[in-house]
Amino acid sequence: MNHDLLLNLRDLACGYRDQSVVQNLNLHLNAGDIGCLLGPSGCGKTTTLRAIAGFEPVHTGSIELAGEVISRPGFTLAPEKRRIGMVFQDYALFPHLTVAENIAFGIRKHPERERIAREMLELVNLGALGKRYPHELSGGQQQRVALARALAPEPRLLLLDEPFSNLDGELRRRLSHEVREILKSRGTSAILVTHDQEEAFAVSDQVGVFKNGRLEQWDTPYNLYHEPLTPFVASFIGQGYFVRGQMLSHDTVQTELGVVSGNRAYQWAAGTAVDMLLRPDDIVYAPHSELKARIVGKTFLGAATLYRLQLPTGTQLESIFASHDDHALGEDVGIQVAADHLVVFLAQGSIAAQMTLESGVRRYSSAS
Ligand SMILES: Nc1ncnc2c1ncn2[C@@H]1O[C@H](COP(=O)(O)OP(=O)(O)OP(=O)(O)O)[C@@H](O)[C@H]1O
Repeated sequence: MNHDLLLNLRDLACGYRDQSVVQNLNLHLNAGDIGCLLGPSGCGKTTTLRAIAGFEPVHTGSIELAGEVISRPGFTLAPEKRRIGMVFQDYALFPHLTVAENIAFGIRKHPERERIAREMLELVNLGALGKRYPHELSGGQQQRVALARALAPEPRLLLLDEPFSNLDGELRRRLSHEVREILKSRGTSAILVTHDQEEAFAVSDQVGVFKNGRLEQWDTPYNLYHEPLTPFVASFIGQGYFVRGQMLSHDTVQTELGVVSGNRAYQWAAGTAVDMLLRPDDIVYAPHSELKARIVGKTFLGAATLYRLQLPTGTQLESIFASHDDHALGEDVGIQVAADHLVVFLAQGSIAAQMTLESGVRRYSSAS
């Protein structure tokens, strides 16, 4: 595996005319890795991608590709000189060219363009369809052609802007896995833009969660889920509920579920009001536990069942039980907390939380 730094965004601000949509953006991608920009609509994902591609100038900071500055204020290396490939949501194939001609378009001066186009067709499993026109293909097939066309010139970096969003359910899932395998098999580095968390996790090694033009966290899918750095990341990624508690010591919290300890230390004093994050897999069925919750919702998932639980105080949580631990709505069941990642934030609305927000102080110190 290649761990060389490929893409480096430093203190980047970019946007349209004088208005910076994205600010203070720092992230880096190693060669061979797939990164993802994830966030709600309008948060600046596409704007960032366009700046990396060279379609928009940067206001402050810089973009480096393989050690070379390709954008800084007053200088934007032309998109065609960056050796960056692009795949768009609407495929953007040339309708009057066949599939093979579309794929060869970016390498039309290459002496071996026909051989490369054939290889690319095989790579995306469309070996037999080279002579067809785009309108004779399904949406999934068109997107594979777009991928093959983008890969043919061997770009240093591939940018994919919501590439699966015109496709539905199962096909979308299948193609996203396939694209990851294709990119990994060629060692192609890529940045994907999506607002779909499942897709981000299926395709990417590193995911950046954006909120209002700012990157809240750039991390592995595992860490985003289990170790979110901000309440926004905690609630944007996966399912989860917050339970109010009080710090007892740096790594222990008193909650209505009892005392919960984790493998992280927080800097706040004992007595500080906090919100503790609990994912459905943090609460487990424990028939002999004294801690009881009432089942108020139930979704059968096949191998497991997702239960919505209500504690005696009215607080609600979710929990995943193995499917054969079957319980009826209204039943009281024993549960226990099985979280080793203690994720807490200053309680929303508390004075301490307000002060932290205003000063932009990092919310915890990591002990593990
Ligand atoms: N050409 C433009 N001129 C001015 N403002 C723009 C332009 N394109 C986008 N914006 C604004 O920039 C902000 C960020 O847009 P951007 O397209 O980067 O968001 P996004 O996160 O990709 O959203 P989506 O998921 O909806 O595509 C939005 O407020 C948008 O209105």
